[in-house]
Amino acid sequence: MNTHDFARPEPPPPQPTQAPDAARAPDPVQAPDPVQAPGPVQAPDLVRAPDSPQGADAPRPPLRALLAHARPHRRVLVLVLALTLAGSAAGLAQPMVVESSLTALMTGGDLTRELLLMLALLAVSIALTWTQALVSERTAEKVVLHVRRGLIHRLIRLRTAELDRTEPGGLTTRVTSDSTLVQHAATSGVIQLLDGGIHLIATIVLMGMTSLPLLGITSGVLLVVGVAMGVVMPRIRRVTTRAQTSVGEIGAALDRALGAARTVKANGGEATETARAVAAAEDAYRAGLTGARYHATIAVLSALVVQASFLAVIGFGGALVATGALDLAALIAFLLYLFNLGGPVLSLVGGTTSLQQGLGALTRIEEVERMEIETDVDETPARPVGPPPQVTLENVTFAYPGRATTLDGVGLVAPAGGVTALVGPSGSGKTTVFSLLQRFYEPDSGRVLLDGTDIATLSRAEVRRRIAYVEQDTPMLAGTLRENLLYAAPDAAEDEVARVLRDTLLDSLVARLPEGLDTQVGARGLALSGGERQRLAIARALLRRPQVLLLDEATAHLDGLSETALRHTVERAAEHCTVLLIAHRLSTVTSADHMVLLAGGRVRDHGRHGELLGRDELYRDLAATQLTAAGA
Ligand SMILES: Nc1ncnc2c1ncn2[C@@H]1O[C@H](COP(=O)(O)OP(=O)(O)OP(=O)(O)O)[C@@H](O)[C@H]1O
Repeated sequence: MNTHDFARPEPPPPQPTQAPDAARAPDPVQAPDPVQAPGPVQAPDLVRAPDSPQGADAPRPPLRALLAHARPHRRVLVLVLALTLAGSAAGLAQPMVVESSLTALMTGGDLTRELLLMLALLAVSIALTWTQALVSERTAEKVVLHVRRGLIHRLIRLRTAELDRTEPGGLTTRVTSDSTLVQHAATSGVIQLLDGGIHLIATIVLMGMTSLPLLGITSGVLLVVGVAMGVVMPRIRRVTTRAQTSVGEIGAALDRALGAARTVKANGGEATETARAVAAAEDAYRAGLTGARYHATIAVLSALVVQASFLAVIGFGGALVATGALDLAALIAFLLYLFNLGGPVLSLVGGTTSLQQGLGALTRIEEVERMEIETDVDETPARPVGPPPQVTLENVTFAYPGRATTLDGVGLVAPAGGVTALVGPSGSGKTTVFSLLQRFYEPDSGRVLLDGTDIATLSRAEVRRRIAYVEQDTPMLAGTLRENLLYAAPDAAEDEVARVLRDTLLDSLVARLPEGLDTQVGARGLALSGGERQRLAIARALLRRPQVLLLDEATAHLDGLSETALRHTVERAAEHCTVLLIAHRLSTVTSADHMVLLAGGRVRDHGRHGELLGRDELYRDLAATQLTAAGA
């Protein structure tokens, strides 16, 4: 069974109907409010690509893109930086106090003031560090929430063509794990870099003020660490991107195996599927190991050079003290500065590492930003009024991206309020006609009209409000039967629901269930048969009271009796709406008002069943196999 997590979005606030793509401006960009309640979201950095093929943005430099994620939080980040620097300053002041304490000790002075000052500095340093950590973590959580909201918003609105060419597993890891890496880079990474940089400069200045010759010795430390970072950091970024891509591949492999679990089991495909997912996991492991090697190298190098310079300063400084060129208090203060140097160096290393990882993850997130989305689906159009429209395809040509022409100059008319059947061999383009009617894709040329209105001039929300669609394979959303039924018509009255349940022959099923419509269906609930799912989908579509009803092989799973009953339901529906239906079994459509025979992406013939039977050889062949097979 094909199920998806049920999560009905909060109905978004009504928005003005938008003009068609060509004339439509990109989505308004809202000021981010990372703590606002969940709802329709327009993330500033993630709603950039306008809804037009030409509008897809060129990639932004990753650092700029990363800073764009930090920008909405700049005030808090400045506060965090100020707290961090104040904490660092309190730390840096300690050697000065030590120096003056030692001087006082050697000259027999009173130490009370120095001791109190040291205690105060320690307390201030602890308080500042604690506050800084808390505020910075909170900001980090806001950044990740903001990135995730933006990504979720986009992923759910991706155009069908984008979904066709992307693995869902690879998309979801961008929301789950890539966003966390960006979070660290945009907050703690940036703070660590700034703090480390400023702290380092301040320490160097203070060291220089204490002893220039000793500073000369120490500068070797900085040079070695700087060169090592310059070499290793770009590699860390590359392995992070590789690791994250592999994590996406694990998701994609599991999606594939679990999405078709029965096929896998029935065909003994467990070993193959396990090998696919494990291969991706092993690749992530290898990338992780390479990254760990780089991290370890940097950490060891930093520690080593700090220690080496410590020894050099003690040796050289001791000689200076022995010759009287430097007093002991200054040497001890210098050593404390040197000891302190480890902090900023580690901050710089940590900040740069997290920045590189964030940039790697951001490259993947930015790919989603460049994908095209449907920007006109968030309005809630009013229930369509008026008589059912005539549906017309005017010389429509269409090819799926990168594929040969699927529909070639198709022209057809589905009379208002009637039942029009699309028939033809498999692959002739019937479902594609429905996809164009739903605006899942746009025709390459030609027009699709509802009465005289080109649907390209209506928003997708409007088109889909007027045209209901029962898919060939009708997935269920994990949730209750009621949620599935009322998915698109939450306000439907109880008597209307009861009537539709009767019409679609679901009433006896619901009556048998102890919890009735509140029975859970889907992954953790009741499993419905193929026929029941189709009837549920038809009931859902009818409750929407559409002007046009598209049924794609909606009766394929039904037994003879249910099929006859449902045929009557469709005929009754046709009193209120124009029905287009695709059926492989001609027995379900021989009574249709109008039939269109598609072959090889072209309209081969059209007319009533009897007319086509009389004059079209292909139709006769279809009838010979399908009517006989159906026992008609
Ligand atoms: N998303 C897609 N991307 C690329 N090609 C597609 C896609 N969907 C369908 N096609 C191709 O377009 C052609 C027409 O497919 P379509 O599903 O419209 O045919 P159909 O007449 O509905 O077939 P059937 O009766 O078997 O359902 C087929 O060759 C199919 O492989």
